[in-house]
Amino acid sequence: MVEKAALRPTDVILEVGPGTGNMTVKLLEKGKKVIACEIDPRLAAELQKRVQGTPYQTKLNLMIGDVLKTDLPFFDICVANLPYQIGKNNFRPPPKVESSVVRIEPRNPPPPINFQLVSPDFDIKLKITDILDKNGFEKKRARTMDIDDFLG
Ligand SMILES: C[S@@+](CC[C@H](N)C(=O)[O-])C[C@H]1O[C@@H](n2cnc3c(N)ncnc32)[C@H](O)[C@@H]1O
Repeated sequence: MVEKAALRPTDVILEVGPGTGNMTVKLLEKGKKVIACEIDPRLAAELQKRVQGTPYQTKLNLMIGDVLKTDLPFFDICVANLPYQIGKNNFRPPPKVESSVVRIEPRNPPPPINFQLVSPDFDIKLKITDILDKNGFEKKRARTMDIDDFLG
C-alpha cells in the first residue's frame, strides 16, 4: 500500500487508524510528516512509545479520536488501512467480501461545478429514497448486496 501511494519526501501524509504503527513507521520513512488519527487511546499510546526517542518523533503528529469528528490539519495525501487488514484467503472458508487498495486523486484542474440554489423545503433523504424507489433499489442495502449487485 505504501509503494502504491508513490509518496514524495515533501508529502504531509494523513494516516487514518495507525493502530500500533506498523504502517506509520514506513510512512514516516517516506514522507515529510505524518498526521495519524487513532480512535483507540491504548493503540495510540503504543505508537507514541514506538517513536519516542527516534528521529521520527518530531515528524509524527498523533491525534487521538474519531477521524470523522476530528478537525484535521492540512495534508497532501491520505494512506489508510481501515477495515480489512487481513485478506480473505486468511480465512477458511474465505468470506464473501472483497478488499481493494483504492487510490483517489483530485482532478487537476478541478472540474467546473455548477452550484445551484435549492428551495428551502428540499429534503436530500426524500430525494435519495425517490431515486432508489424509481430504480428498484428500495429493498437493496449495502449489507445484503454482493459485488455484482454494485457493478450492475
Ligand atoms: C485495520 S486496523 C489498521 C491498523 C494499522 N494501520 C495497520 O495497518 O496495521 C484499523 C485501525 O483503525 C482504527 N480506527 C477505526 N475506526 C477509526 C476512526 N473512526 N477514527 C480513527 N481511527 C479508527 C482502529 O482502532 C485500528 O487501529
